[in-house]
Amino acid sequence: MAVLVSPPSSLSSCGMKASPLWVLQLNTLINFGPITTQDFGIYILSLSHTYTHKFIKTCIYTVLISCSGVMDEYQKEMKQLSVRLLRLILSSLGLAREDLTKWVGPAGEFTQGATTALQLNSYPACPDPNRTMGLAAHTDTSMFTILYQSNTSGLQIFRDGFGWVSVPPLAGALIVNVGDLLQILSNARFPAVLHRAVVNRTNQRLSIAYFYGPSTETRIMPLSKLIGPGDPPLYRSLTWKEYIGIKAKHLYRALSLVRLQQLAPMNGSLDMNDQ
Ligand SMILES: O=C(O)CCC(=O)C(=O)O
Ligand SMILES: [Fe+2]
Repeated sequence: MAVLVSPPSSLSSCGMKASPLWVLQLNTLINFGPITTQDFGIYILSLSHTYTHKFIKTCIYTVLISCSGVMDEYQKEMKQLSVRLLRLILSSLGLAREDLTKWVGPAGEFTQGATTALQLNSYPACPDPNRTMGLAAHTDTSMFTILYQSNTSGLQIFRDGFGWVSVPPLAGALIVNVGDLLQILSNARFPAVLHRAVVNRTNQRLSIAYFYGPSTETRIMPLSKLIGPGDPPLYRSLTWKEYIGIKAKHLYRALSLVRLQQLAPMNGSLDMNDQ
């Protein structure tokens, strides 16, 4: 499990450095305990240091920290929640109990070799938010992402006919973003949500994204239950690893590159992927 502290591309026009506060926050979140070899995990913390809006310098810090503590607890909870969500989503798509095994694991536990990542985002306050962007518009590659946001708003999703709509933090609530993989499996019935994060004028904002995906060798394609004479598959079959590679290389175009049929634009994400 990798923990990534992502560099918000944000600080740009503010001429500020990434706040060391985040590292402090991380310390308190993670609850550093005595490090034992059996508990070791490698966590990559990357912080973006931006000095002017023309010059971005990113520093990658690699630190070893104990896996014990709050972060471990959080990941365990997210795993359990992911399995429950997956069951509900796939059942709603008509998958029978036995067909769930590939995705949820034989005993309903977490899929063997699932690819998961926890990403910690920090968006420092910016006195001139219109001149910068916290996180550029994108869809997540994952099956879905479970997102926690601190009590400062910043997340926006794109809705056809409305444009960018804010998703304000709600105490005690988590947000589930549909990712590219679920769009493929559901044959576009669950479209990946196009989203971005904007920065706040006065408050730093934190968010924690938990990305769920199956094991890298898993073959992904629209679920056969959803395919019929009037419902041709919209995406070709490929491994999850292949798709991750395509996304890394082609970003917004990835979904359209694995698409078999031309889709009428349904939402912002499809428009975006057509770019
Ligand atoms: O900070 C947010 O609200 C969004 C984070 C996000 O979209 C991501 O980490 O992929
Ligand atoms: Fe995202």
